Amino acid sequence: MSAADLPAVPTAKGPLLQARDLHRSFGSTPALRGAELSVDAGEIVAVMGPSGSGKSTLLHCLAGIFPPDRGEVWFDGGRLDRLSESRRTELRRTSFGFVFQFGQLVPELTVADNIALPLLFNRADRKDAYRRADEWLTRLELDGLGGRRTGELSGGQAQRVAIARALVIHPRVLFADEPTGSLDSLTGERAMDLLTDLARAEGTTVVLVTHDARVAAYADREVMVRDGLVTSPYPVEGGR
Ligand SMILES: Nc1ncnc2c1ncn2[C@@H]1O[C@H](COP(=O)(O)OP(=O)(O)OP(=O)(O)O)[C@@H](O)[C@H]1O
Repeated sequence: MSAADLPAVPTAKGPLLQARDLHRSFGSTPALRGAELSVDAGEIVAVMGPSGSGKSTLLHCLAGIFPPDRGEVWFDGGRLDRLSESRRTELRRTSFGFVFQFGQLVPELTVADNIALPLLFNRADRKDAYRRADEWLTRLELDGLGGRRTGELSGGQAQRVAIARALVIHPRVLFADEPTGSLDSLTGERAMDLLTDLARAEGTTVVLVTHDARVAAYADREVMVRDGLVTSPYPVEGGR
């Protein structure tokens, strides 16, 4: 099994992305203890839960950033967790987009360079990469900022550049970990509006980790992680 063996088109049936009985520890600290999650193509799923419950670890396993100690990760009908590190890197570069809370842009480069970078890594033609970067600048309401260094941007502008950079390759899945965590609520709402509108327009599947119920409300579905387990689609009063 390799990234090249994974089908290029969405499977007609079944989830696009699935975690089965995932276990992962850091030293003696268990972060995941049998987590299960299924995400359909085109779905926007919010992963919620208390601090330290295992949300980011789940996202990292699903995205192939590191493999689980035990359990299976399925992507588009293939075992992602069985791929070599270099194949997982290739899959992330070509099929996944990432938006994190901090530090994802290259400060020495311009806004346009940052957005074009994933395309250039995927060996796109340079002129075409910058033309597409320009289109995404417009879609993220960043017109005229292409020549700026990212350090000169506001937090909200920088986060929109990060969203453009994640979406420019037309990823199958966008992984977002506390994407509005460093923004004030109004700026965060605008970023989430744009992220979810564009993901829906592109048919991109989104896995969104957040503490914030207002951010989770942008998703089609919410799941709750507690003590390394996905406990329920919704917290049930007095139950489970
Ligand atoms: N790289 C690491 N090294 C050591 N322990 C880690 C590491 N990453 C996560 N952990 C531990 O694993 C557990 C789950 O962490 P994780 O970051 O997945 O939780 P989280 O729900 O995303 O938390 P938060 O909402 O605070 O970001 C925690 O006890 C955490 O301290």
